[in-house]
Amino acid sequence: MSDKPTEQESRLTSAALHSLFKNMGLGVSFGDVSVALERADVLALPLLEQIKAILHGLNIKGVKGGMIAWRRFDRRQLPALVQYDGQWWLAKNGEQADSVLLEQGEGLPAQAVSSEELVESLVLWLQRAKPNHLEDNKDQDFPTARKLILSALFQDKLWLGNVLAATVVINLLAIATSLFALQVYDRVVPTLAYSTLATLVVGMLGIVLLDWMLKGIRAKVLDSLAADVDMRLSKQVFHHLLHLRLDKQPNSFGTLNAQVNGLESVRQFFTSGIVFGLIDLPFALMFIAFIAVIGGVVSWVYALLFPLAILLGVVTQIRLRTLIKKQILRSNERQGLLIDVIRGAETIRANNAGWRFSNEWEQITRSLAGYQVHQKAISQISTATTGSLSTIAYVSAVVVGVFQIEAGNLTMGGMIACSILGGRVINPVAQGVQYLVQWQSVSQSLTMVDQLLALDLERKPSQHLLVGEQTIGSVSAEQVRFVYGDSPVKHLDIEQLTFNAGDRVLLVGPIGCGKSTLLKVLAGLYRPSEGRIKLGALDLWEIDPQFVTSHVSYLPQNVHLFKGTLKSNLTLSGTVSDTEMMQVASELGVDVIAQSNPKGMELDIAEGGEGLSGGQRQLVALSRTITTKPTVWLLDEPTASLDADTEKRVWEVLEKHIKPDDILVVSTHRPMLAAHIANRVLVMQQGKVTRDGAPAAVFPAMMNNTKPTAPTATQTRIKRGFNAI
Ligand SMILES: Nc1ncnc2c1ncn2[C@@H]1O[C@H](COP(=O)(O)OP(=O)(O)OP(=O)(O)O)[C@@H](O)[C@H]1O
Repeated sequence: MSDKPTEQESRLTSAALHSLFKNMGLGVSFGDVSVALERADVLALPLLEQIKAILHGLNIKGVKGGMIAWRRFDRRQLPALVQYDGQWWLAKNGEQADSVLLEQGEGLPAQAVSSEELVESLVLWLQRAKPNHLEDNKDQDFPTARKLILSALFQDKLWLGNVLAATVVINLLAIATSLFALQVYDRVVPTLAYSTLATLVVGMLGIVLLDWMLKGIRAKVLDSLAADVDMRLSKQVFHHLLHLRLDKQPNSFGTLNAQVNGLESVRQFFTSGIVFGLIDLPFALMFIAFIAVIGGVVSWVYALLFPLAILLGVVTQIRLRTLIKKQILRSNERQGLLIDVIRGAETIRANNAGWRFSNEWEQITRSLAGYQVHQKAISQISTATTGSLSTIAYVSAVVVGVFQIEAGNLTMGGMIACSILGGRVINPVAQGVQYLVQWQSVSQSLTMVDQLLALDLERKPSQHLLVGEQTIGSVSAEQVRFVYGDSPVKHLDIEQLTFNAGDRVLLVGPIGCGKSTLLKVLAGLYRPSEGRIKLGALDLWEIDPQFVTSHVSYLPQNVHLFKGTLKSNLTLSGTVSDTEMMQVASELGVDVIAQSNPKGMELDIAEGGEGLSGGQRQLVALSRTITTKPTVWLLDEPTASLDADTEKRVWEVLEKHIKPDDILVVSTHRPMLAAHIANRVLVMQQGKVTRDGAPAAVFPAMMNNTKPTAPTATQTRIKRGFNAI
């Protein structure tokens, strides 16, 4: 390979850039790319700024550029531009696993090089904005909230028959009121036939009673159904939440929170009167038919109102859709901010950073208020328009009725009956428009719930799970690559790594080098993007997760305690006997916490572990790990919050409980304090294992290598590039 070129020496070429756009499915012409590149060139900006300007010039939205060294680049993100031999090439995956095809552009010279040759090269890649998660999973068969609701609704169809029968009768009874008016005006008033009036009144009382009973029964059936739907949906969503693939979990608490809260508005929808309104809506057509029987052409007035009102509802829905979406996104941001502020209250106070969060809060609240005002205005217009339409319909019906009376086609009683029936058309139609509007926000909530349900689970429900051997002889990582989210950086890049029975491994390396990530991948918490983690001879991701957790125990760097008591936190899994729990607690000194407060082991722990110090929390977590008696111990900085004496005691307790054939992998920034128990040391750098050997061999080498070194040319360029983003 020739000398590494600098960013300035090698200019982007229109051919390479155009080919990249084409390969990404971005339809821009070669001429447009050339013009945009020339314009960006004139500005003499840093490369990433140039890309920004070019994308802007070409009106390409939702795409952004990034720059990184090839050795850290995740090759699944190809095609990208790669700087090699003094120029930028379009790089695609070659036919062989480690070959890369470099092209100068469409129809221009190309060559295949090995990935090794590009190690020091720079990569310029374009990233699309994250696709909609549902779109992403549209081929996958996940249970959508709508499907779950429908299956819950139609599991027992008897209710449907009952509700339908009750609804038909309730609406038929409504006709009786108009018939009553018809009889009174046409028969009773002209002759003052009081006995007929009395009979009619008695009949009406019976009808009112029946109507009241049927409405009560119908509400009860629907309420219990709503409770059932809510139960099933909540259960499914919570189950999904508990079994989500941790590496796929959304980073935003606000979003996750809103997704789960979406259930609330679905429940409200089912338990409110909206459902009655919706099932009554089709009966408006029946009333129009009755008006036609009694008043002839008067019915046309209402027949015209019906589609107009529905059209109004649909238009309102369309106008509200984007608004409600934006509102939900903003409100998620607000939730996320709130959670962040509550969690970080001490840091905010200590850094006097409250103003920054207040500003953000104010901004979000202002835009939320703006959306709400806009939404209200749209709903208001729709309500007012439906109201006006209804009044116009009523007046028109009366006017048409007058002409019908004059023509001898309608009696006075008939006109009154038509007005009453008209009310039965107008009311559900006017409400129907409001229901359509409300449905819009329920539908958005259902989409939020669906987005949660579409997230990958740690194991597919249909997967046939294996059960491993009772003794785990080894844990290995084979060609494992791991990437957080859609980042182009490989956060873990391991060719082959095996831990055998009896291994006591210290995992060391600078901050952010991937120690925790490796432990999480080995524990089966994160699934590798490529390659396999094996427990013995079996792929960890093929094994029943219960089997995995019974053999592999992971102690996280950030210990989390749950709301409850000290005891409930020590025996989180519920499978540890009190004697065992107390014994380990006293070995570690956790019992001292219990003894120093009047509630003992029943000491209250608040949400997030408030009530214990950082070191005490770490001891509780260690106690949990020890009592699970794992075969594979994966400990992430287990003594980081402890004082020297306690740390010494912890190592003694661990040595006592770790069986000779167990595997121990401990990440630590203080390797010397744990060196006495280790028989192997792994050094990590930028996601790779750079050294692996006995402590006696690795530690002296590490000592000799601690002199600070000047950054390489590529590192400097990357830093410049990222600063420019
Ligand atoms: N949830 C995450 N999302 C995106 N990137 C992450 C996430 N967690 C870690 N990373 C990135 O992965 C890299 C490795 O992180 P990791 O936590 O494994 O490092 P580490 O060696 O354990 O560091 P430390 O010694 O500080 O604990 C870091 O560059 C970090 O920025």
